[in-house]
Amino acid sequence: MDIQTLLDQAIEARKKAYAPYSKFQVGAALLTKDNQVFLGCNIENASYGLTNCAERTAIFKAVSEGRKEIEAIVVVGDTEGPIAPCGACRQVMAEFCDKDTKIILANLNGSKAETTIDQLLPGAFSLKD
Ligand SMILES: O=c1ccn([C@H]2C[C@H](O)[C@@H](CO)O2)c(=O)[nH]1
Ligand SMILES: [Zn+2]
Repeated sequence: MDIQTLLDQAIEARKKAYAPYSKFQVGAALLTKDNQVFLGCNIENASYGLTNCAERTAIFKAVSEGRKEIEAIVVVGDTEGPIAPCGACRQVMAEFCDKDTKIILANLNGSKAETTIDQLLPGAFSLKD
């Protein structure tokens, strides 16, 4: 599974976004270490703070199916440059991404940046150490 295939799937998943308030659609595609793909979109709520971002949707879907090991996750939105995940998503990624997990941030115009959780959230909160 290459990154472009995952990006294409994230772009498709983005179309399912439920974003009547912000009108800002985001898609995500997650590849587990055992080669399963889970897709996500943002899901908003009239009580705005209850919104779930696309990347968290994909992560929660994977974890709830017993797949906690993430090989790669792609996030895409209609941003100027590569999309920047919010702080809540960075903290959730920190829970399930290891230092080698590929995090690919993209937009609809071909901008792409590959990063890691250590770069996105240095000094992430953890109970483990
Ligand atoms: O990385 C991001 C950034 C934002 N959003 C969503 C949350 C909200 O529905 C909308 C506007 O912030 O975009 C995501 O899903 N992922
Ligand atoms: Zn978020």
